[in-house]
Amino acid sequence: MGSSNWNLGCDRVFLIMASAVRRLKGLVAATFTPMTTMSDLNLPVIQQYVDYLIEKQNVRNIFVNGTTGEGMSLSVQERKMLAEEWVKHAKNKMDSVMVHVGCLSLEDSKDLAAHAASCGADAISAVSPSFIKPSSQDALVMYLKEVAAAAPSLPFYYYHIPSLTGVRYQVFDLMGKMQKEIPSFRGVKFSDVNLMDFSLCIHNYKEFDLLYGVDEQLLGALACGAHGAVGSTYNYLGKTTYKMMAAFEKGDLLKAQELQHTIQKFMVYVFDMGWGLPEFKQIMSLNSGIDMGPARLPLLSSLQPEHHESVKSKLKQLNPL
Ligand SMILES: CC(=O)N[C@H](C=O)[C@@H](O)[C@H](O)[C@H](O)CO
Ligand SMILES: CC(=O)C(=O)O
Repeated sequence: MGSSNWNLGCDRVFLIMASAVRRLKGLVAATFTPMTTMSDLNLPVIQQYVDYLIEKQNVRNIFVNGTTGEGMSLSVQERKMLAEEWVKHAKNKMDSVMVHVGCLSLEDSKDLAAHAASCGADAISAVSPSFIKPSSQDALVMYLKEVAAAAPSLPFYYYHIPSLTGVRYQVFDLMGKMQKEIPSFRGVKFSDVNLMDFSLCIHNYKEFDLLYGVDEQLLGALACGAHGAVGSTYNYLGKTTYKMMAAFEKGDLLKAQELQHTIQKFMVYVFDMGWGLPEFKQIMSLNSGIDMGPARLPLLSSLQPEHHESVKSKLKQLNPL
């Protein structure tokens, strides 16, 4: 007993020291998973994808196998291959690679967490299971604790996305429990519109990274003190979003608002068309010139060739490459 307590203490000291020098800041692109026309993984384009994010979007952090990456639609084996490939190409080029390891099965999540550590990822993150949902907040934290313990040397981020998981516990109510129970707990990827909950987390848990995940209202989160942001649109609107963040930091609120509204206009166009993830994936192909392929079933895209030019020209206005 004594020795396991000592080990926990040791991990905690190590992590606190590590976090003192390294804090996740700025934009994190939630990567798409490149696929062939047959929906198999297309690993060879990942190197080009990493270079594109750095050179064209100025984005130096990635979140792999998340929602945008269709992580839940991939097999455990595919997720491992992707994690390895992203880490291999991002090492020494990017600041950090966070691998999402959330699954419906705790065993699969632990397996993926241990794998992420062994292949050199910088951090892991997990959503709550969403089909059979946690019985209580404590049960969720117990679950996350086991996932995090499978990769004790990696910072762990809880991924809060109630619109998809249906697990709606306020993060503020979970923070203290995660801090107490999970030695490697480092922060939250917060993909919800509830800015009061977000703000309460920031102000009461200052040592943790609170990364915002609703791209179209990031400015509101910046005003609450967001430390960074993780999202799908930073794949193609990274530069524009950085401009908005710079304006905000300089105190030029009018310019920041204008840039946020410009991004919102694009999102309104996309949402009015009824578009979502499969179309975002095509939008990424159109913008980057790197073929992302189709999304995997059960997703199907409704973006037709006649939309291509209009999407391209809207993006060009927003984020000239
Ligand atoms: C539901 C979903 O995929 N949310 C993403 C992050 O968590 C966001 O990055 C959105 O894709 C983005 O805000 C566009 O709505
Ligand atoms: C958008 C996001 O953060 C994700 O794809 O998981």
